This record gives sequence, C-alpha cells and structure tokens, in this order.
Amino acid sequence: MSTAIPSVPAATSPSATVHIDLGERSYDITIAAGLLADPASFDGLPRAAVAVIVTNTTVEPLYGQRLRDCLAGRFPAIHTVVLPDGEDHKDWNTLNTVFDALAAHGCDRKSVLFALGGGVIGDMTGFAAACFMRGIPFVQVPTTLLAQVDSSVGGKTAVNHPAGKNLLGAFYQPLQVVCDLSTLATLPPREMSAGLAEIIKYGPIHDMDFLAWIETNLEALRAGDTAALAHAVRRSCEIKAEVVGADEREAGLRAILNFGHTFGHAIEAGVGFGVWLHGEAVGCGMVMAATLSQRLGLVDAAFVARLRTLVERAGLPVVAPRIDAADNEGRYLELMRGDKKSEGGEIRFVLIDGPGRAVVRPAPDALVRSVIADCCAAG
Ligand SMILES: NC(=O)c1ccc[n+]([C@@H]2O[C@H](COP(=O)([O-])OP(=O)(O)OC[C@H]3O[C@@H](n4cnc5c(N)ncnc54)[C@H](O)[C@@H]3O)[C@@H](O)[C@H]2O)c1
Ligand SMILES: O=C(O)C(=O)C[C@@H](O)[C@H](O)[C@H](O)COP(=O)(O)O
Ligand SMILES: [Zn+2]
Repeated sequence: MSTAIPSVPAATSPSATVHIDLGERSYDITIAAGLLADPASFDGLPRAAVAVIVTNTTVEPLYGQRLRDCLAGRFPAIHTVVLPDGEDHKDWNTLNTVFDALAAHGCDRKSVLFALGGGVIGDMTGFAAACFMRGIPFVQVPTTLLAQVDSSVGGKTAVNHPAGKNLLGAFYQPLQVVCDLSTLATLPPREMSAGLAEIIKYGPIHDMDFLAWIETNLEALRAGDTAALAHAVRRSCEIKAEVVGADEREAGLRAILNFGHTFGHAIEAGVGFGVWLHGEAVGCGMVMAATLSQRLGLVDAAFVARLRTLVERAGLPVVAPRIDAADNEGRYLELMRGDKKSEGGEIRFVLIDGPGRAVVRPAPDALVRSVIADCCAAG
C-alpha cells in the first residue's frame, strides 16, 4: 500500500544550500554530513589574521580540532575560548569572559568568531560579535538539532537575565551557517527531542504538509536517519529564511516563530534556567498556546489533540510544571507580561487561527488562567 507522503521525499538530497535574503545582505546555510571534514566548507569567508572559536566544555573535545583543521589554511592565528556548558551560563558574566579573551588575543575588526555548539553558544557568540568593537564578523557552526533548524539562522543573539529569557541581545546576522549533520550522531536523545520541538513548530504556523511529513518520519528522525534529518533541517531553514527575509527585526510576521515561546519562556524562567530544556518548554508551550487558541474558537479540539500527540511522540513533556506554590497562574502571568512581544503590560500570544496559519493577539486573563490551570501538573 502506498501512502500520500513518502517516508523520505525522493527529492531530498543529502546536501543542500538554503539562501537567506535580507535585502542589503544575504548568506548561505549549507547542510550536509561531513562539512567539518572539508576546509572547502568555509571557502566563502574573508581571510583575516585571527579567528576565535567559541565553544563549550562538551563540544570542544568532540569537534574543536576538526574545526581548527578546517580553518588552519585560512587564518594564521586560531584561538579557542571554552565556556562552561549550560543554559544557566548564558548570562552577562559568561559573555564578559568572551570579551576578555577577544581583547587578550588582540582581536581587531577583521577578526572572525566561530560559534561551535548549540543554541546557547550560538546566541552568546553572536551577541559577543555584535558588541565587540561595535561589530565583528561571525560564523555559525551549529552542532545540535535545535541550532541547525532554528537558532543559527536569522540573527537573534542574546543572553538571559534573572528577570527574563533573552532579555539582553541584538539582531546581528552571521556571515555563513555551516550545518554538519554528522555532528548530530553524538547528541543525547533528550537534546534530539528538544530540537524536534522547534521543527514541529514550523507546521502549525506555516506548513501543514511539513507537519504531516514529520508525523510520518518521526521515528527516523529520532533514530538519527541522515536523509530524514537532512530534509527536516533543510525545510526548517527554508521556512525560517522566508519569514526572517520578510521581517528581519520582528516588526510583525517574524513573531510567528515565537509560537509556544510565551508560555515556554515562562516555564524556563519559572523553574530556573537549565532545568527544562528550551525545546522541552517550547513543546509544552505549543500545547498550551494551541489550547488557548481552541478556547478562543480559532481551532478545534482535534487540532490540539493532533499537536499534543506529536509533541508527546517526540519525547517531550506535555504537562506544564507548577512554578509557584502559592499563586501558580499569577506567576505565569507575571513572567509572560515581561515577554518581548508584550505591549503596555498586555501579553500578546502567538495563536493558531487555522491549520498552518498563526496570528499574534492578546487574550483575556481569565481564559489564560484557565489554560494554565488545566495544562499544569496537579498541585
Ligand atoms: N537565536 C535564535 O533564534 C534561537 C532559536 C531557538 C533557540 N535559541 C536558544 O538556543 C538555546 C538552546 O539551544 P540548544 O538546544 O542547542 O541547547 P545547548 O546549546 O545548551 O546544547 C544542548 C546540549 O548539547 C551539547 N551539545 C552540543 N552539540 C553536541 C553534539 N554534537 N554532541 C553532543 N553534545 C552536544 C551542549 O554542550 C549542551 O549540553 C536556548 O538558549 C534558546 O533560547 C535561540
Ligand atoms: O527567530 C525567532 O524569531 C524566534 O523567535 C525563534 C525562537 O525559537 C527562539 O527561541 C528565539 O530566541 C526567541 O526569541 P525571543 O525574542 O522570544 O527571545
Ligand atoms: Zn525557540
């Protein structure tokens, strides 16, 4: 029996280049297994005296030398800055240690930074590049699924603040994004699941055919099948490039990429950064946002159930944590009022108003409270 959606589309090539066009600037996202074994992967880059690789204690022993070997013929001096691992280190203090290293290594405006790691390293390196000498070039070399399908593309860079997720940051684009799919072979299953959350996100907000493809290919993706991963990374980057190309600085459309994040960021901050992975919080946040969409009459119960089932199948939590023993709903609302999409203290949610279509709008507090109460673990 044949199905309408093949398990991996015949057109999927093991390698692809996605172009992101931002008007005055543009860059390529190259996707293939083995890019870190080939110096030609970095052929488009300018030559400079100094390159600095920013990575962490987990990724450096896995891929640091491969990247240094790739860059050796291009940069006379290559330095490596190894940061502590974890979302709880995505902060101003750790960022400051990057500035210290750039100054100590005599970096100038032509020096090139390389972000080698997941989204935490990518966001911090990008922000460091945006700030140092008012802006130096940087390259994204994402090594997690989440970073390859989302964080390395589009130029949002940031660190966290105790008052909120990604509160300090800049829009600052990389020169190039190099996604070596073979790095995903060492990624723990929990981190693969976290990446799947951001892949699933692209379905409800933009492409229901892609959602159906993910449903069919979920086991292959979780097993690390290269052809399936190549398609998921390519399609995710295509959608993100299209959205960011239309609205680089989130004046409007780009906010749809925040589906699941209003609730999700409240979860991350509420339980403490690093306790729930970003992708876990986004997965659960998407179920909460879809539930709110249903209660506003925008989608039906079957849509919410379909999304919830997929999030659960991806190995992600679908029951939200309690974040305050005395006033759980109040604490969620308080954290969400500090979200970057809020206006005048009014929370604006990314909601689904039809399969494959998102809208950004406020919702009555009482309704939001009912969603939090029903989606959270029992007290
Ligand atoms: N800028 C954006 O548009 C954007 C988009 C989505 C998420 N983010 C941010 O990205 C961060 C989450 O990124 P993440 O999920 O990649 O988390 P992460 O950067 O913490 O990486 C996850 C874990 O995997 C390890 N790791 C990385 N590559 C590995 C590999 N190949 N093999 C084995 N282990 C590896 C890391 O050391 C870390 O322990 C959050 O801070 C989130 O806010 C930013
Ligand atoms: O690129 C975007 O735009 C996104 O919103 C992608 C999100 O997945 C990502 O987590 C982003 O960092 C969230 O940004 P924020 O502005 O809500 O902090
Ligand atoms: Zn995200």
